[in-house]
Amino acid sequence: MTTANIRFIGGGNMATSLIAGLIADGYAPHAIQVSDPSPERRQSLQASLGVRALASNAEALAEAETLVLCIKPQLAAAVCAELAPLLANHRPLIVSVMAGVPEQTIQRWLGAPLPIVRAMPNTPAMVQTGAIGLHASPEVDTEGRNRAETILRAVGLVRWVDEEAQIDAVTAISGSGPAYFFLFMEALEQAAIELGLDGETARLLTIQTALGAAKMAMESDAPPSRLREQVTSPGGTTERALAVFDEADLRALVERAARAARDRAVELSKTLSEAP
Ligand SMILES: NC(=O)C1=CN([C@@H]2O[C@H](COP(=O)(O)OP(=O)(O)OC[C@H]3O[C@@H](n4cnc5c(N)ncnc54)[C@H](O)[C@@H]3O)[C@@H](O)[C@H]2O)C=CC1
Ligand SMILES: O=C(O)[C@@H]1CCC=N1
Repeated sequence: MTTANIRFIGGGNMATSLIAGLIADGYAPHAIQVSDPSPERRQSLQASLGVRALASNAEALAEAETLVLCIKPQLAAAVCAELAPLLANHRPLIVSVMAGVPEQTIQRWLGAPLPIVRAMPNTPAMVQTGAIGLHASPEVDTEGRNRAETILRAVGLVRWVDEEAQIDAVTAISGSGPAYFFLFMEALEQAAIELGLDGETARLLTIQTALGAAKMAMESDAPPSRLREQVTSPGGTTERALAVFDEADLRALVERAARAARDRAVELSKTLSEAP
């Protein structure tokens, strides 16, 4: 099995995170190519990551063993239509990271039931701490599953899901999830400044606390609820803060937010699968 010869279509935020993570894992920059119509993006990818950046998607596809689709869902039909004629005699494994684009829709646009792995990574892939959900179309064989898993494992934790629809839940939890935690960090940092700490102290204490909590949750046998209880002294400070979160029904709010993200993925899937 080889993970050699990976080509990315679209070189934006997600492709940059994946490529940076692969390179940090020891993958040779010269073995990776990426196509993007933006000269600025190409320049940036070449300068920061040392990968070959191409203007032509067809050129990127030409010798691809694994082709990673990293374009916006709304552009996918046009890009797939451009690639379709080139796929008649060449069948790479397609890995799509696009939110809300079903496997069958991609196959329809590509004009053939090609093997598709849907991957839902997140931007912490950049620092090899990604959380990635995977689902394979029936056309993907064991070698294809292993190859996709090997590539994504290089940038984080991988979980396969049984049903394609579960990728929409993964999108809402870990795909979009870094934004939720960043928002919480922004809010805590701002609160720290309001309480009189200087900006740098506020920033560093906030980030280190998030990192420490995540590391403890990952390494401990105890669930987060138990770890929370260990911080919460009866009659103490944490209890007062948590009461404020409870008053605002934080748990219900988080569930509503996750549902809204999941519903948007479903909405995108419906719109795109009905599009010509
Ligand atoms: N940003 C994130 O955290 C995550 C994004 N995704 C998915 O990744 C995909 C890309 O998202 P981002 O990287 O955030 O978007 P982005 O806008 O940063 O990147 C898209 C790139 O595609 C390029 N592009 C535009 N037209 C093109 C064409 N015809 N051919 C080739 N490339 C073209 C753009 O120049 C841009 O650099 C989306 O489908 C999104 O759902 C999935 C998981 C997480
Ligand atoms: O916001 C989005 O649509 C993409 C998918 C998951 C994270 N970013």
